[in-house]
Parts: sequence; C-alpha cells; structure tokens
Amino acid sequence: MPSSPCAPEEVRRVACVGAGVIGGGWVAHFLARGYDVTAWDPAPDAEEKLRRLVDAAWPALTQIGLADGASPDRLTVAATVEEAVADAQFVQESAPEKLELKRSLLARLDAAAPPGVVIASSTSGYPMTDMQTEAADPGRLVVGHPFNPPYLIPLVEVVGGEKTDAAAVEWASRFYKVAGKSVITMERELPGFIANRLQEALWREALHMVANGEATVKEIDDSITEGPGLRWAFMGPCLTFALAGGEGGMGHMLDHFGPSLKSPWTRLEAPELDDTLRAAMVDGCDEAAGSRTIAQLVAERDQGVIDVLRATGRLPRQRAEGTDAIPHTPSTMGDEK
Ligand SMILES: NC(=O)C1=CN([C@@H]2O[C@H](COP(=O)(O)OP(=O)(O)OC[C@H]3O[C@@H](n4cnc5c(N)ncnc54)[C@H](O)[C@@H]3O)[C@@H](O)[C@H]2O)C=CC1
Ligand SMILES: C[N+](C)(C)CC(=O)CC(=O)[O-]
Repeated sequence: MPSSPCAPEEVRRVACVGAGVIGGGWVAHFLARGYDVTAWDPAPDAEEKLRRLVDAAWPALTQIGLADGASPDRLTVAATVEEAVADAQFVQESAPEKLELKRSLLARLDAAAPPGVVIASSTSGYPMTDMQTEAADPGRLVVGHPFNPPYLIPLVEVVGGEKTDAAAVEWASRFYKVAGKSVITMERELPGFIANRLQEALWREALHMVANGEATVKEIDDSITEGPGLRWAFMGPCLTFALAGGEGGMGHMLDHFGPSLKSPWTRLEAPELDDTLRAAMVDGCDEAAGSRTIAQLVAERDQGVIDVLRATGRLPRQRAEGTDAIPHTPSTMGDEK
C-alpha cells in the first residue's frame, strides 16, 4: 500500500458505499462530525431512504452536539461507485453481508479509490483475510465494525487481514478516533471480532430458550434490560462478575461459581477452567480495576445504575437524589411498567 495521501486529522471527504441501516448510519455520523460525505447505493430508492434516515437522526445528533459546519447539505449521492470514491480520503463499505459480494465490491473500490486511501468494511463477522482476496492492493483494506446506530453507539472494532498493512490498521484506528468513535484495535483476526462473539453467545442461548419454550422473548429482553444490561452500560461483564466475589473479587467468584460453568445452564461447550485461565481472569480484572478498590467499584457501579435508570426515565429525579434512592429503585421501575 502506498502511504496514505493524508493524515487522519486532515480528512475532509468520506465516501460511504452501501447506504442501508449501517451505511446510512455512518453517513449521518460523518455528516454530524462535519465531513463532506459522498454516498452510493445501487437500490433505486436508496437516496430517498438515505435522506430520510439522516433527517430522522439529526435531532439526536443535534442534541449530542454537532461539529462546526456540520450539515445534511454536505451529503452528495453519486451515480456510480467509481464517482463516489474518486476523491475520497476514506471509504466505508456497508454492503450486504455476503462474502462473494464483499470480495468483488472491495476489489472494485480498490481499483477506483485514490492510491493509499484506506477502505474499511462494516462487516459483522467476516475476517478481512477472506474478503481481500480479489483486490490488487489488499494492504489498505481493513475491517471497521460499527454498532447500530453508528451515529450513537461509540464502538468500532478495527482489524486487518493477513495482507493488510499494519499502517492501514493504525491509520483507520486513528481516523475513527478523530471522527469521534471509541476504537478497539484488534491484534489478530477473530471471526465475529470481540463484541459480536459475545453477543452471539447470548443470542444463541436466547434462541435455545425460545425454541424450547423455556422463556418468552419478553422475558429474555426484560432479563437483560432490568438486570445485567443496566450494569453493562458502564462496567463490562468481567469486572461486574469480579464484584460477585465480594471482597475476594474474581478469584473468589471463580472458586465459588466456576464449577457451575459445567451446569446445564448453558448449551455452549464450556472452556476448561484451569489455573492458567483462572490467573488470566484474576489478573485481567485487577488490571481493569487499576487503583480502584472493590468498595470504590461498588460505589461506581451503583451510581452508574442510578444514572442509567435516570437517563432511561425509569427513576424519578427526587427519589434518585434522596439518600434512600437505591432501596426504592425496583418498586419505582415496577410502578412505571
Ligand atoms: N444491521 C446491523 O445491525 C449491523 C450491520 N453491520 C454490517 O453492515 C453491512 C450492511 O448491513 P445493513 O446496513 O444492516 O444492511 P442493509 O440491508 O440495511 O443495507 C445494505 C445496503 O447495501 C446496498 N447494496 C446492495 N448491493 C450492493 C452493492 N453491490 N454495493 C453496495 N451496496 C449494495 C443495498 O441496496 C442496501 O441499501 C453488513 O456488512 C453488515 O454485516 C454491522 C454492524 C451492525
Ligand atoms: C446483528 N448484527 C450481528 C449485525 C449486529 C452487529 O454486528 C453489531 C450490533 O449493532 O450489535
């Protein structure tokens, strides 16, 4: 890959190829961050749908703050894919999740985009190694996996394929950060990346339960939104479970609940919980906690739950601010349902 024609901070023009749910969401995000955006999508009604999506997203984007000069008027819809990427400084591909289509489209984008410009795919799970097979310059192709909607959910997972240049991965990671995203740059390819691998595990169990009549869709959704989901908005599953071990943290949690990994709770194959895995989990949690004590983490978690409840309209302000706010929380939520 020739070196990128500009630094991530200098990018002004972005091309979005494929303008459905995710491509359209990317368009809205980049417009809100003040970029000129050129989009292309082969569907006959694509432009109308895209402009509708941007208009619908704009009030939320205005509420969270627009970049100077940001405007939906800075969107151009191109007649061909070649025209869309001709003077782009970054390309985001969000076409349907079909491997053959991704392969040929990425090769076409590579042939049409200026040399050195980084091209990212929104794929939900294909490794870039499998998608970059037909491109003349596979070195500039990276995965930039967003979350729906890309204009509100911060995370982008960035990873290259076997033929991707490390410089392209680094450039894309920096660019997404400059463009207001929260980035995880993965060192190695993993089908489904990190978050979808986790989401799919949960999803698989949800489908098992529904298929077997063990739980309803509502029960499954409520079990997350009224339960662990409140914690996950600000503290990940590992540190959350470390607190399940009380003052003993992750070590005690694993010794106490580890054997239940083999219980019939799950249909998934459980990993062998050997000493190495135990140590990796304990060390990882210690590192994530940093200088924070268990008590500090508990206070942080509790405050976070209150903030999320308040933010989602499930906690009246006066109760949240009282000293007895936490004991009242469950009945308050129940009242509102
Ligand atoms: N929907 C989601 O929640 C998420 C989807 N993704 C990924 O984003 C990508 C797009 O998915 P969605 O937006 O959900 O699909 P979608 O079906 O909403 O949009 C796909 C768009 O691509 C267009 N298209 C069809 N053939 C094309 C081609 N040859 N070149 C360019 N565009 C073409 C379609 O007209 C359509 O507008 C997929 O790779 C998907 O895995 C990633 C994160 C989340
Ligand atoms: C459903 N999905 C696998 C396409 C979801 C994602 O890839 C990310 C998300 O938005 O949750």
